[in-house]
Amino acid sequence: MTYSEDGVVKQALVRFMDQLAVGSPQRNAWYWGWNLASDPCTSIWQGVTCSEEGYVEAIVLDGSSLYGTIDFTSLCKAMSLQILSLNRNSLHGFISKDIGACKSLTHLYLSENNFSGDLPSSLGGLENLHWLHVANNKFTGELPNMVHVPGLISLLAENNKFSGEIPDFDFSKLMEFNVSNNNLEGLIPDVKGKFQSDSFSGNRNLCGNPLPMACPPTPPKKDRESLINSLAIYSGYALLALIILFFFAYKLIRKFKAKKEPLIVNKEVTHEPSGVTPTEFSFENKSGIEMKSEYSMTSLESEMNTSTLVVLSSPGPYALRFEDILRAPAELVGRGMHGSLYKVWLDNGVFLAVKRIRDWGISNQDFERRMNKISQVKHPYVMSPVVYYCSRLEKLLAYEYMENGSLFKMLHGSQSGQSFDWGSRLSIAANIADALAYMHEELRESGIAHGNIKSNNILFSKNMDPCISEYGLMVIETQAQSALSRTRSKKSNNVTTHGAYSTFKVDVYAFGVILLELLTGKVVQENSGFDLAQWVNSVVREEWTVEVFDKHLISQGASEERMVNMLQVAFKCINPSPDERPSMIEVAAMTISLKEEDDRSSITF
Ligand SMILES: Nc1ncnc2c1ncn2[C@@H]1O[C@H](COP(=O)(O)OP(=O)(O)OP(=O)(O)O)[C@@H](O)[C@H]1O
Repeated sequence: MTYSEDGVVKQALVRFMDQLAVGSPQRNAWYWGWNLASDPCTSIWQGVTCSEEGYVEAIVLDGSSLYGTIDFTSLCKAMSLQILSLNRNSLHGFISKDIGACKSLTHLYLSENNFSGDLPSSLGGLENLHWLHVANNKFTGELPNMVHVPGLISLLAENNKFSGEIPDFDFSKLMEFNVSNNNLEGLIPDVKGKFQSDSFSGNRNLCGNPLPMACPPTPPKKDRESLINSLAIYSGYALLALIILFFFAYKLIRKFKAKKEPLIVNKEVTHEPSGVTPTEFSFENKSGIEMKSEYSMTSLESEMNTSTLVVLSSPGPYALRFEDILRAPAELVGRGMHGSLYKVWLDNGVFLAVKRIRDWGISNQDFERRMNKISQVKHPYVMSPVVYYCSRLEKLLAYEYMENGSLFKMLHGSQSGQSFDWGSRLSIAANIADALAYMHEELRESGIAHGNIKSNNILFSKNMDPCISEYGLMVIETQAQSALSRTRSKKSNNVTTHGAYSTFKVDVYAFGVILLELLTGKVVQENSGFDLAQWVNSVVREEWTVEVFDKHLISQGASEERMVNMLQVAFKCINPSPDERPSMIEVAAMTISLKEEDDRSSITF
């Protein structure tokens, strides 16, 4: 990652953190790792998350015993900041109008603090804001007018001292709304039947639906007043008629003037299949590069309901609820061939990886059957789904989010496998082979193989143990297509034999390709036409040379003999004929024995 925030932003952020920490037990930014000598994205600035491009995207310091104030002038210098979460602290002071400069903000969480004063009207100019949580503070004045914030889906402002009438929010979009226990008054606007009385209770002078208290009838107007009003109304009509007349005249003149003008389309609106509200925003960063982010799974909830979300196990010591996923901020991590992957951030700090699968031609019953079966088979190196959801239109699956990235990144990322020695590669191969063999045996009867084994689907846990992700996410037809697109080998007849048997053999082939990646350090490029298996085959056939091996392994002095032994296992796996390939149990036995041999030899020397 290259860091691209400049020194001015860094200084501003340190200033912001100093203000936040004033009066706190941990008094200054330095304590939190925020200092000018380090970097917010590559060093550990507590609570800071950056985009891949190196811009500060989120600051999350919930429940951190902070007693100071928020310096929005400094904070908003970080132009890419999308999430500010400071819930459950003891922060005080006003929210300055300078917050209006934090244009990228999508989440503003300030609940359970001691903030006071009015919310500035500049909040209403934060066009990207989705979540505004200011509950349990001492805010006064009117609620902000958010008519120009089209994506607002959650406003929590309960337990404050807000007064005046409730402004006209777009209740058709809001999914969470609570202004209870304030000093609000007047008629509750039409909430489209979406919110109950508990969202409004505790305001003595509020009336109308959904509260049981009806509003008093409007008193009859005095004659004079009504005359003035009628005059105003009629002159209004006259003015309107004039405007319409001018408008048509203008249109007519333009029509004659401009004979033919090209149609310029500058905004493309796409419609996702499942009533997806377009929560995807793109914006330009300082260098003019378009950045995309999708925060929240709101696109899915219109169809979701508690009964269709199945929680298989909870990530952490608490019970996962549907609402947790629904409300959680989410970021689009990538779009694979078979769907999109979102990083979803739960309230308790747990991150989930939620996979949204497109075009999976299996019935809901089959999907549920598969997921339940897979989740019953546990192996320490295979990731179990924690939750799944399926409807007619889409299927979702959540796993624990693995911060340490994938084997693909490890081998081909910025470090390019430099620090990835032979011992670690062999150990990964042995562990993955063992895990895959175990899963094959346990799920053989159900006919569920992995179907899409590749280095992107081998992820590293906190302890850097390799874990297989997305087990069983593809059914036979798609598995066959995947193998075809991956190998592009015309000789490989993986896909001609259908049925569970060939599916398991597709995994063996794919595991062989992973062995080749570990040995060569070369990328398997799905769309480039480069076939790693074919390339290795041809080099070895012609010269039987060390040319195929990763130069990092050679320079680290890895034994050529052992690398060749592993290459032979790989060749067995990628045999063009599925029948000739060993079973995963056999592959695991071979790989583990190579590993044990290697361990023994390193003890001897
Ligand atoms: N649980 C997870 N934790 C962290 N990163 C993950 C997790 N699951 C997948 N990823 C990473 O997210 C990225 C996108 O994953 P995704 O599964 O959508 O695409 P893919 O594996 O490239 O393609 P496919 O659609 O064929 O599975 C990949 O780089 C993958 O390594």
